[in-house]
Amino acid sequence: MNVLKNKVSVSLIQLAGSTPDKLHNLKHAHDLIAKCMEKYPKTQVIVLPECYNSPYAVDKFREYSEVVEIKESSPSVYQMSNWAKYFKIVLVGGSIPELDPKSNKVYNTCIVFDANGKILNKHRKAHLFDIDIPNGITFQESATLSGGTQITIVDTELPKRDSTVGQKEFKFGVGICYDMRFPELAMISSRKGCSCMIYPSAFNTVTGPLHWHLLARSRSIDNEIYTILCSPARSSDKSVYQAYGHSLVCSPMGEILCEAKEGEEILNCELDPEAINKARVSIPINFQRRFDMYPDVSTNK
Ligand SMILES: O=C(O)CCC(=O)C(=O)O
Repeated sequence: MNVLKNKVSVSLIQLAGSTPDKLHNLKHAHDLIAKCMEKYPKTQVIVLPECYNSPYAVDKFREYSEVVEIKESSPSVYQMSNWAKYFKIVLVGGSIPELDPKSNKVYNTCIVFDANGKILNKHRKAHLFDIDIPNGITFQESATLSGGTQITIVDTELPKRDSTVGQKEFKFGVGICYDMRFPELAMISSRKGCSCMIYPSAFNTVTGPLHWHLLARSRSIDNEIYTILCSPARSSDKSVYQAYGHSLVCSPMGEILCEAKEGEEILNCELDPEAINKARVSIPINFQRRFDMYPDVSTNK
């Protein structure tokens, strides 16, 4: 089922790597959103990178964490809500460390706002980035983070821009970075009518060159949907986490439609329902599945 009926103008902001100063990171994100809206005023959806308000380091997540509520005591959440309202955009707010006040657990969470600044949904990174590649990279998010337990689908109205750019519904799935390695999230979301998967991410310079493009293209062609990956820019400070960069949008046929380099950059791309229809008519995998041979993961619970 393709619920995309209109073209959607999406911008990705490949922000410079976050500094230890949270308020500086927020101001920088705001300034780049303002720049993006000046350059691409038809933008309806803006995507930010993973952990854009805090250093990407396991021993920092709790210190930078916020409760998800639109209050000044949660400055990132409060400001994101204001940006969405002020610029009249659907904001896929990258991710920030979230503190759950009931359990005292910390999550890596993407909050999505509508164009009135209201929280539509939030995704807690479900698959934590625990890897150990000898002479490559070791990272253990689970040392300080807990994994989410929900598949996240956002179904929202888009802000109106003009008569040619869509103003109707946009249904998409959200994952965070390592989540993209698990095809089930995208498969389930697309079978539930999502036309796009959006992954705020921060791959590294070891697995990025090997897997980043392949994973985006795989999620797209598995499901004949758009896939969006938004990364921080590479840092010139070698002592901090080196993000891969290369934010991109991949088409339902698996073509990379636009891609950033390594530095700070703003991308804009139009998602077109016709591209989904064409892919699905040309290669009708959605009608050729063999649920007599294997289960349909989208109906499992
Ligand atoms: O899967 C990878 O190779 C990188 C994942 C990652 O950097 C993350 O989940 O933050």
